[in-house]
Amino acid sequence: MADSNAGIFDPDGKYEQGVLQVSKEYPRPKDGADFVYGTAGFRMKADKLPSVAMTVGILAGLRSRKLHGQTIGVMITASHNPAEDNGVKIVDPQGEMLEQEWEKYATYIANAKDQQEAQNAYMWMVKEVRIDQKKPANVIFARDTRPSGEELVRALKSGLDATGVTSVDYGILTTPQLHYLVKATNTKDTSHPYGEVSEEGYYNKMASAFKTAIEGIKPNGSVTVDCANGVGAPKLKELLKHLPSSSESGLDIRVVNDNVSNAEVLNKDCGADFVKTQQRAPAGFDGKPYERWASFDGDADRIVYYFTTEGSIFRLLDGDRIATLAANFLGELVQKSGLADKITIAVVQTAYANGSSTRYIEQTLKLRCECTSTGVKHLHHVAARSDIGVYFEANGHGTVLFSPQTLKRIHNHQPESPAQLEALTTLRALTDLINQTVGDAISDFLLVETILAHKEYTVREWLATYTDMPNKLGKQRVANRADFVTVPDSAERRLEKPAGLQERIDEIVAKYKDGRCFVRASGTEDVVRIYGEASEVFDCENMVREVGGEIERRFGP
Ligand SMILES: CC(=O)N[C@H]1[C@@H](OP(=O)(O)O)O[C@H](CO)[C@@H](O)[C@@H]1O
Ligand SMILES: [Mg+2]
Repeated sequence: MADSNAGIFDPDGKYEQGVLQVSKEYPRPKDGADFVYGTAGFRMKADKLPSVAMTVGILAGLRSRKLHGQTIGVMITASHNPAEDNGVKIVDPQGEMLEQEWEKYATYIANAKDQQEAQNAYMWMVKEVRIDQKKPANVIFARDTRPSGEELVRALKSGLDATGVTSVDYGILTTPQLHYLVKATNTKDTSHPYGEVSEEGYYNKMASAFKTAIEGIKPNGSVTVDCANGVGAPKLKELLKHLPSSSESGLDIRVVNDNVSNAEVLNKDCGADFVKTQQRAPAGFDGKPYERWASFDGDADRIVYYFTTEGSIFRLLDGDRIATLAANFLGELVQKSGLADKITIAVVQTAYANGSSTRYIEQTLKLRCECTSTGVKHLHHVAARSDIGVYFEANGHGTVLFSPQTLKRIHNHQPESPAQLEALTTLRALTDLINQTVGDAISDFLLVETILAHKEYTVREWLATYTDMPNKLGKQRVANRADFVTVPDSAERRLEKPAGLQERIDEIVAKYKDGRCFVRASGTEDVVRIYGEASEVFDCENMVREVGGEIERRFGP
């Protein structure tokens, strides 16, 4: 058994030597703070990242060896962050995020002070994780449009080469495209290949599923997509070449904020994060009342929709709206296909979901709704437990998961009438249209367009499904955000520490009609976030301000 010498075999100490060499070439910045592999991998100013990218190469190779040569992905992106930032994150074999246990290994090796420490860290990991170094290692990688990506790719590649990892550079891609390729690569020779292993294969799969999904249906007019001047722009345009023309399909898709040659404009006053957090239309918005617009973020894994009314009032259709729309439509398809007694649907949200959306899911759609901690990996994990799990963060990151058994049921089901066949055909197409590895702006976009077309909804009808509770997301700097600890299993809705603070928040909230408010430490910014809802806008503002004031007074910096 290979395992008998797991953790020790390294042909002539070649890889250990390689680690020593390459760590000399990419020394860790002397002044730098500690690197932490967080929710979004490593993310910071790009000039701090080359040594980190190199260690990620080493780690991704180890992860692949540990998994007997299954292909691991590495994506270089800082998503919606400013252009001068960048980041590196690792994708596991089925297109999921890196297993949590390994985040600490990634952190460990990235923080090695010098070449000797890096080599020691490498050797320690090989032993600790019991890695058989005779096993092959395969990694594929890609980057977004940030200029700093090129240098980070070189650093990453050095780490891979130094430890004998076979790799493929896919150039510039959206984050979800890389996730797709990882899964497609690892399922290539199985009975359920995820798709062709190429960027072209991604477009082919999406386009053919979309055509089937809207067969015989007339989509509704035009839609404009703000691509945040990021990678989503060229990739969406590429996809459009694979779709029927607007005169054939009736759907006119216009791409704006597509300037990827000037790095400075990336995410600048545009994109999904800007639109969601500022609650206003992006730079370049010229929509007439009730025209449908959508915004991607900088690496095209998030999407939100919006429009303005006659009085130029901005109306947002965020992740909660996409989740409810998708859950509703999938529920109808399951019902019409004759599968209602075999397949159940659940929706997974975080505490930031608008309370009205939760009530709509439970009371109107009569579906199970679960609440998890913030961060897509938590939502993904819970959604994977359902037959069909719809998950979205309010910020527009999400997707739909079909369990393997559900996929089998959908594909094997024998329809008993033409109507059942029609619904089943659409349902089957959606299982291909939806990128099940991770939230994907392009795939979610086509999903929403499909549903709006089927339901003959304009943005007006979509918005009218329920009325959002007035809400406010605030933040407050504090001396030490680690002091803010949430109650286990409360999905971060209640605080355990600092002692007494939750009781004080409860007192404040009790003063406002239908008030809800919670506080938690951000995982990505040095702040605590304060989210509130109440039945009146004025109350909501006051409540969040009062809670924020209390925190500033007692725990401020
Ligand atoms: C309220 C909010 O939007 N939080 C965001 C934000 O996390 P925080 O831990 O709240 O900073 O960044 C995460 C990563 O992008 C995203 O998953 C999450 O939804
Ligand atoms: Mg993103």
